[in-house]
Amino acid sequence: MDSTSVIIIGAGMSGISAAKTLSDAGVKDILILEATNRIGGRIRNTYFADLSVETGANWIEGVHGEEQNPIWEMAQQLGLRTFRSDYTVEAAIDESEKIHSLGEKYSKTLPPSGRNDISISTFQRLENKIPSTPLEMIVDYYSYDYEFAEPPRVTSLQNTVPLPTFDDFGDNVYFVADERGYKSLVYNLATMFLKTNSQGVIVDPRLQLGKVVTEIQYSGDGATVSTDDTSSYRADFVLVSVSIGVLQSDLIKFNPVLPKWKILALYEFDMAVYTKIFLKFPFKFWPDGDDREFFLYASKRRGYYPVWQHFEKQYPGANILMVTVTDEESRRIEQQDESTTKTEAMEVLRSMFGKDIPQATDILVPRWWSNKFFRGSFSNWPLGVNRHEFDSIKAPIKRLYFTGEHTSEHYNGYVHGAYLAEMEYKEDDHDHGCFYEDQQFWITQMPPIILGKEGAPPTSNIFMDSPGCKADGPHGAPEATSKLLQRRSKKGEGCEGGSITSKEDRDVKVIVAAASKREKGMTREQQHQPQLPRLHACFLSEFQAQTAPMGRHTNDPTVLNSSIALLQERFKQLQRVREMREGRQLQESAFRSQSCDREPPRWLFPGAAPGHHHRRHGEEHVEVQPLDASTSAGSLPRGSIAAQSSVVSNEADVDTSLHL
Ligand SMILES: Cc1cc2nc3c(=O)[nH]c(=O)nc-3n(C[C@H](O)[C@H](O)[C@H](O)COP(=O)(O)OP(=O)(O)OC[C@H]3O[C@@H](n4cnc5c(N)ncnc54)[C@H](O)[C@@H]3O)c2cc1C
Repeated sequence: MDSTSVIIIGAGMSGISAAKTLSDAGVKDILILEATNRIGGRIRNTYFADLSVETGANWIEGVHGEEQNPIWEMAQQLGLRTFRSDYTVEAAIDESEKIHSLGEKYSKTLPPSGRNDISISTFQRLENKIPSTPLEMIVDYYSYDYEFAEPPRVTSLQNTVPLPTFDDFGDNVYFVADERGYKSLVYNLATMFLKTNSQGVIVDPRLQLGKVVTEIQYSGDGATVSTDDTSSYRADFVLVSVSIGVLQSDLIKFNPVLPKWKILALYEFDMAVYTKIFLKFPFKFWPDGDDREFFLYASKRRGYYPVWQHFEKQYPGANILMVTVTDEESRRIEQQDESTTKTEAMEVLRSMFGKDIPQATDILVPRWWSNKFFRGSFSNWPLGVNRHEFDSIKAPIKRLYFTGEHTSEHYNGYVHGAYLAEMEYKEDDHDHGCFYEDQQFWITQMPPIILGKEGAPPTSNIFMDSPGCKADGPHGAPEATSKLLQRRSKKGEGCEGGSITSKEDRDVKVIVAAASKREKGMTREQQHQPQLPRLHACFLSEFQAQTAPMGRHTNDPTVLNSSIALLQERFKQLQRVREMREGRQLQESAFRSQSCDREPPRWLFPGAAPGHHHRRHGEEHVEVQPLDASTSAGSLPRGSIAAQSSVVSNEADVDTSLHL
């Protein structure tokens, strides 16, 4: 059996970035096992109508800001062909931006532990701005779903508003349209430490393609990795970089089974689905020119073929349109044939541009969700995952370590998140204490190979020597990365303590007491006393939002204690919601372990929200009503929003026409 120091599972951006970090640190004895026959993972281009189109990551997000996005730096070095996407806004969007700004202000007042987090929708409710007309819904979709691939009722306010990507790296986003593909960044990184032949093909035996890892046996001494071609590899450490969607499936068997806290944390986080559908036409019938790259379709059915983009700037005369769908629409469309999708898309275009437009000659529908090596497109931080639980997602277990975009606390979901994932990994991020049953202070288990001989970081950008939120900065990191991490450590981010020992069934009184104690400012030791479990935090937050004016949550013990009965009632309701949600995730996980070819039962895809809220007798109730996908898949009447076109749908329910 071959034996190496570190096996890295997956050759996407995070796996290659981690391997390079190790290689730079002098750990050359590595082996990368990749299931597919290529590197790049979710960064992938393909040819459609003779043009290179990106079916996965397309934009470099966060450019021209206070910090340099390292991916932008790499793209500049490679001379990658990029185009700034102009999301010029109109009045309706300006209005939504105002609420967004209020959300940013509110979000910044929340404690870093995440215990008072609320969803974006909850914030909108508090501001009495819940989108309901087709126009409001498409604007809302464009602001949130189009970025996070899940609706605002699911998405955590605190972790997405403001979004660290734009806060740190700038508001600009650049669309990659290069024949070499976005993946050339990953390839370039890989060839900095892997051997290539004269044609530039990677021929280094340390990268093994077509190796589907099926089992990882791990212990405190090392690990054995088995692949589907019956090979086995032994290593001192294993670093798993597969997507969180794959970790939520049964593709890889862990032996021993991962601890419960780990499985729960992995299941709590969301793997969102984002699908770009490409359509080729014989000629152009849409408006183009400055500020007219995007157009939106306002339907009564939220997220129905909503965001359209043409390629006239990137590829003049290409006559290609790209429409993006997400979440349930993505799953629905992945399961139907291309001709049905084309018919639906054409119907939408005809309602916007008239009946005389030409039929699309070609269509491309990527299927990231059905692909067992991805199970979705990128992670989204849902409401209800606090800092502690996030830490549990990336926490190592014995000699088993985790990286990937979903482990990047500030940039999860993005290419730069995948690249920076393990570089963000620093002690003060984890100084929360981890007392979940069998979970101990896993930070002390950092592999000596990463710590270096003296326990200090080697020439690596893995960041370890920063007790008490002080840090000297990474060693040997690329310039942009280095500055970023130094700035983060100066800010003292991640300093908030707060371990969680409470069980879910803990008495509400204890929780209320803990909450009010916590607010008064405690020492680190005191902070390691029992704290709010996630669920309790959620409902306390909801309760506070109902009883206190916006941004001025009360922590007055008298007020809180007098409301214990109400809290208990709310807790029971939320407990039920959680059980439903976990039930759904388990069902989905069971399904994912089956063959992709099988048609999934429709009940597997209830509405993404755990329940929907409505008011009765002046009090809010949560009703758990899983939605059947078939009920939402009907053909509801639609309206349209057309970009810079004078076209307005002839359907009666059209709200207005919006020009972007
Ligand atoms: C449609 C889409 C649009 C996106 N748009 C953007 C965007 O515009 N901008 C942006 O910044 N980000 C975007 N992203 C997200 C970005 O692509 C990802 O965050 C990033 O590429 C993830 O890299 P990773 O290394 O963490 O994971 P991956 O790229 O998933 O790498 C993991 C690797 O593990 C391999 N693997 C899986 N299972 C096994 C196994 N059992 N054995 C061996 N190998 C295995 C996979 O084949 C894969 O190569 C998009 C993603 C998608 C899908």
